[in-house]
Amino acid sequence: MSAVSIQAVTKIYPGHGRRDAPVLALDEVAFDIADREFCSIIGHSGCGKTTLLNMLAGFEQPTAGRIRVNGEAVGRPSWSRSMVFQDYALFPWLTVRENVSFGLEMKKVPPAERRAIVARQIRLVGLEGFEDRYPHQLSGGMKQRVSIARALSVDPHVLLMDEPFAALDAQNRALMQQEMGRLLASADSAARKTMVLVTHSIEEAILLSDRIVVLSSRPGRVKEIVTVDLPRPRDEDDPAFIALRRHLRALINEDVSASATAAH
Ligand SMILES: Nc1ncnc2c1ncn2[C@@H]1O[C@H](COP(=O)(O)OP(=O)(O)OP(=O)(O)O)[C@@H](O)[C@H]1O
Repeated sequence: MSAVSIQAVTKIYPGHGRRDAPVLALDEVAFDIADREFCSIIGHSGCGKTTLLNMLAGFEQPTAGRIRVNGEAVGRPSWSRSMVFQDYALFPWLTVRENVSFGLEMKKVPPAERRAIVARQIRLVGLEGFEDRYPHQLSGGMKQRVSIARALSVDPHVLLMDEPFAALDAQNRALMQQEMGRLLASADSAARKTMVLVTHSIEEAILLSDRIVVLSSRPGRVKEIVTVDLPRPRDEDDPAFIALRRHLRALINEDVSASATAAH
């Protein structure tokens, strides 16, 4: 059974009047994501990447079609589908430890088990020694690590990430991508989750993914699904990496030129 099954999903945002027509954001999108697979969704701006992720989380409902996670229809947001946001969404009044522990407290995990899970997640994201700091005392990269540790601590079936590194400066972004790549290459099963990443960065998608779903622009349809069969950690100078980047860039550029032609 696939961890995530997206079956003929269409999303129409209703309009609110003559000047605000309904938007067909996604049109019969269908693909599966295997257990523990890292799947990225890329495509031109406005192709419906965030809409799809929000439906996986249960923040939005499809207009037609079905989404199943671990065999169950996605209803309301749930612990089993954790989301990492671009702006971290940490509680500013809680320390690193308390932020990571928050979901476990809500789930009523006993204190001893909670402490062990929090310590493991903090170690996993390299934040040992920073447990008692507050978010405002951390860099952007560190905040995003807390956010990832918090999302993983509740042991979700699937980790959803919407442009998680986009707010970071180039250096921190590269560092986080490398660390995420290392996490994925590691044997620590606690880190191996089914992961879905929405990103604008083709390089980030190649660095991290097992498969990359390319959506066409407006309405979003599956244009191609590319398997990334490269050893980890990945090297951007590897000729196979470069060839894949060229292929993905061409797929996305095709769409940009098609929409530019349509607009004229
Ligand atoms: N709540 C909403 N109401 C109406 N239209 C919406 C809503 N949310 C998104 N849309 C429209 O749906 C389409 C897809 O938007 P979405 O944000 O999912 O795209 P995206 O690929 O994530 O874009 P970007 O890469 O720019 O973040 C766009 O045309 C957008 O304007």
